[in-house]
Amino acid sequence: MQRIILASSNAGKLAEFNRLFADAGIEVLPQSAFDIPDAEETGLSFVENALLKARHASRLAGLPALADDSGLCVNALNGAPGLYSARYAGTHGDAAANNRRLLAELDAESDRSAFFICLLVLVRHPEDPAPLIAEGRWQGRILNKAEGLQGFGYDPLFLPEGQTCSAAALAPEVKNQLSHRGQALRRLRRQWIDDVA
Ligand SMILES: O=c1nc[nH]c2c1ncn2[C@H]1C[C@H](O)[C@@H](COP(=O)(O)OP(=O)(O)OP(=O)(O)O)O1
Ligand SMILES: [Mg+2]
Repeated sequence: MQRIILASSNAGKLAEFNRLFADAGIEVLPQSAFDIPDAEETGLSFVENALLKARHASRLAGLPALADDSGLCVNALNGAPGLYSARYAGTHGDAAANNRRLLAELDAESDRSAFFICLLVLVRHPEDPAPLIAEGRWQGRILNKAEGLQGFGYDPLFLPEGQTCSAAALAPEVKNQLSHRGQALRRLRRQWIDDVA
């Protein structure tokens, strides 16, 4: 069975990937299994950060690595929190504080349209000159208050287009069917299959 490193320390992403990879015949190991510390996310775009994370994990584990760089882009905020979604309120990974800041920034704003974006990068080795790259976007709007207990990050404030409840109120398999991450992974897997065929 093929083994790859999942170059992420985000428990919410790891849970979604485990479900998405359940039928793939690929063993997906979190970078924590190799004590790999977080890469510095110094890029100016999601794809640059995903590449940095993938190369870093592949170098330290000696295995192919898949990285996810993702975030929430709010149109009325010129795309913020964007690249800084994980640390919008200052502390990396404090979802409650990030959600509070988002609500405060959008106070009295009528345009609440937004999208989640996910960039996936797969490197077969640390210097891979031809990584596989896939993107997914999920359109929606920002609610006035948090709703739902599933998911992670900004899910309680995100009302996906065509849905009647927040992303955090969707069953995990439904979120994976619709989400930026689910879309990107399905695209990546098609490239991957073409690549080895
Ligand atoms: O489906 C999602 N549902 C809700 N929020 C989400 C989602 N997808 C990304 N987000 C937000 C929160 C997350 O913290 C940030 C990603 O930042 P990002 O740097 O890619 O991930 P991270 O630092 O949490 O983990 P890591 O870099 O180890 O993969 O965007
Ligand atoms: Mg990160």
